[in-house]
Amino acid sequence: MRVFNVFMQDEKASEFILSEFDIFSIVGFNKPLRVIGARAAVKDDGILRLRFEGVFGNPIVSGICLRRAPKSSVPQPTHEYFMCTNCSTQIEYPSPQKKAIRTKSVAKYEKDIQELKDTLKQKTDECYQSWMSWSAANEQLQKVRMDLDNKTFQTYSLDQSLEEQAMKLRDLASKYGHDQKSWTKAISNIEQKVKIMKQEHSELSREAHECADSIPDLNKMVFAVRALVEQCEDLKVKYNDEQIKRRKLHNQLQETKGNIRVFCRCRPLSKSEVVAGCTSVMDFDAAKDGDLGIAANGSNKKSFKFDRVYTPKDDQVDVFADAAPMVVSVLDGYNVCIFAYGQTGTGKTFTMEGTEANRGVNYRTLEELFKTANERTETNTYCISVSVLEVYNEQIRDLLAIETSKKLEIKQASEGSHHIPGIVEAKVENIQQVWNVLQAGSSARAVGSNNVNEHSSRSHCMLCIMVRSKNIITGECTKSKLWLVDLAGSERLAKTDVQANKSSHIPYRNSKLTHLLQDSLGGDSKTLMFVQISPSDQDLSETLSSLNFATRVRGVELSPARKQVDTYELQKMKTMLEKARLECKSKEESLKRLEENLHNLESKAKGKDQFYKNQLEKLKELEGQVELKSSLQGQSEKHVSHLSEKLKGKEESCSRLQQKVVELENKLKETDRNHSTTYQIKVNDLEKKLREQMQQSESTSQALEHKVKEFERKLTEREENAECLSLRQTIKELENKLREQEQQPVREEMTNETERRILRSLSLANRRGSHGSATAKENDNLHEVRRKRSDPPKPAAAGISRVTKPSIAVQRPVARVKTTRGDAAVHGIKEKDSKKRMWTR
Ligand SMILES: Nc1ncnc2c1ncn2[C@@H]1O[C@H](COP(=O)(O)OP(=O)(O)OP(=O)(O)O)[C@@H](O)[C@H]1O
Repeated sequence: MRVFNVFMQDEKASEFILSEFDIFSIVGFNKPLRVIGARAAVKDDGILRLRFEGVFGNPIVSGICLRRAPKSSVPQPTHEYFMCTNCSTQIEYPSPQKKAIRTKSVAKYEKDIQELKDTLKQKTDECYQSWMSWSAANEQLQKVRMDLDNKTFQTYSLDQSLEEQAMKLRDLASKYGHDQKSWTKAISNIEQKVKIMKQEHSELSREAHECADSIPDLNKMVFAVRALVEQCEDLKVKYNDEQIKRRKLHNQLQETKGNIRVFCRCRPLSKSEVVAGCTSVMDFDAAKDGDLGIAANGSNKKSFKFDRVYTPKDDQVDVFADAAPMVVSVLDGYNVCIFAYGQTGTGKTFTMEGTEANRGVNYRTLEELFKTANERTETNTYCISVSVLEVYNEQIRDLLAIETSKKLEIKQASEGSHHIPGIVEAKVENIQQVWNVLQAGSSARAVGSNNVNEHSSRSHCMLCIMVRSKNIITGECTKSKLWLVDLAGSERLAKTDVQANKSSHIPYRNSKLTHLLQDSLGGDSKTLMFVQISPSDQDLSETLSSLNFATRVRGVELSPARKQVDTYELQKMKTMLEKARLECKSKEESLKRLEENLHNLESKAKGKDQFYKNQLEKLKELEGQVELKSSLQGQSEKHVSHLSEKLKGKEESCSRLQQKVVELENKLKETDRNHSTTYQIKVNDLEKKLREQMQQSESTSQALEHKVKEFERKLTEREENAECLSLRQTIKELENKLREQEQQPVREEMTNETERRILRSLSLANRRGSHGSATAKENDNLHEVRRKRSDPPKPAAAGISRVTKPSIAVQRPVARVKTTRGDAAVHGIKEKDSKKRMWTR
């Protein structure tokens, strides 16, 4: 219940008439309702109470308008009145005659009104029916539209899937194209490789055939090689024999040259001698022939004959070149002794040991031994060991021993050879070891002497090289010695001899030196003496002494008789020897050539064999590769054919799919076209029907309106009668009575129904008659209703346009289309509800 305060200044409430008020069915909807029956009463407490009838729902009263009641110019009734006890209103009490007339006319009016109402109700129902049918048609249309949208959506999704399929198909096609290309490329590569391999195979086959053809040649070669090997073996035997012969000849040659040979070597003038103004007394004009001249005191020139004379210009290489053949004899099993004799400072140590830059006889001898031994490795094996010792004052010192103070003695063996028990024999296998041993001996010699020069001058330094040889072919074994001796200074020897003579004389045959060299001096042994001399005039006497001694030594060994006897024979022998040497040399050369040939042939045969083997292996490998490649090619060809078949199948399915898609599209277009045309026709029909119905209803409502206007006009005419005024008075009274009777049971209300109707009619008539504005408003409302009837809602306008253009709908996103459609539908339903309500009202 809503309460409104109504203030009326200086006016009585009873003088005001409730003319109109607005009631709204739903708050905010702003659509006023027409209230047909309403009763208002102001009680003693001043509250205006309204009662509504014929209103549905929960109406809300938003405002009340009160108007002053128009003052009536109607003459006061002369009838009888009675005063209302409640509201002090005078109510006419009509006469029974009048009353009957009034009742009759009211009944007539009521009847007319009822008829009109019925007609209106009928029309309303018709309108409602038509509205309902329109709604059903609209619903159907909506449904059709939904179907269409669904179809469109399906088409769209079909389009999408079709596009996807087409894309997949395109991808597949491109992939297959790419694969096909790569496979084609790979196949062409393989074909190329196979081609090359086939070429190689044919080449190899050809080579193999050539090899196979050359096998007889190879066999021939093998036979030839075998023959050569046999020949070589034969030659080896011959070579061995020749070696023996050569050794014998060499020995004979050495012997013819003399087993003791004396080489004279003169050192250059030293700086000190040059400074001192010493002059050379040597004459080397015939030095090449072994003749040496000495100009003594510028008068008598003395001459000496030696096997070789070396001038100061001759170097170590020249000196050793003549000694080398004798050295080689050691390897043939002969004992050899090389020693240097001469005055102190004449170069004995220089000749034997030499310096690091100018290696002497010792080092070069061992170098030559190793060189020759290495040359003979095929026929002989050699074991070389070295001992270094010193003899000083008849005492033997082992220069390689750690304990140098140990006293060593010479012992004679059973076969007559002499040896020193306990002496160190260092085994040497290469020249570096030899050098190390020589250095060790040299440094040991210097140790333990206060004056090195003095000590070296007085002592004999002896290097003993022991050679054990074995002939591999004959099995012959030999053991030989080579002594390399650097004797003490000759003047010291003399002095020592003098001193020794003075004290205790040791005869030559009993001296340690003689004992040690006994094996190598005389017999089959070969001896080489270097007589070292000084060119200085100051050393002339010592030089002459040394030369005389050397001449004696040379003379002792080469007795003139033998020499003489041997002169013719010697010449003969020399010629023979030269011949033999030449033969030997040529044989050696041919042997070497043969050996080289054999070696070459062997290596060639080996190489050929290896090559043939390699070729065969390569051929096998290539054949395997060719087989593998051909199987691979077959596989790849199969794969390619399989892939091409697959591709063909895919292409066919793709074309089928594309055809299907085209068919579907056509069908869809056809269906769309049919649907749209049928829907359009339906919609047009419906619209046409609706328009007809609307026109009908409009015409009916116009007729009704016309009738209503007629009635209104009649009512207005009637209201203007005086009866109406009296009736109004009566209504007031009746209202009062009604108010009183409201408290009573319903049964009473039913009895007063006629009265109430009259009151209502009167009230309406009152309003129409007295207030033109109210009638105008009612007319407005009617006009509004008519306008609405003539302009029915067209919610499907957008939808219809979309139906006619399905392609546009397809272009739009589906969700959006749906939403728009949903909004339209909701709006349509709401509008439809409101219409329904409106029509219901
Ligand atoms: N043929 C030569 N050419 C150049 N210099 C030489 C020659 N012979 C000897 N000499 C030099 O003469 C000097 C003396 O030589 P070396 O010591 O060998 O004499 P030596 O006879 O061994 O003396 P000693 O009996 O005292 O040992 C050395 O400096 C050496 O270099």
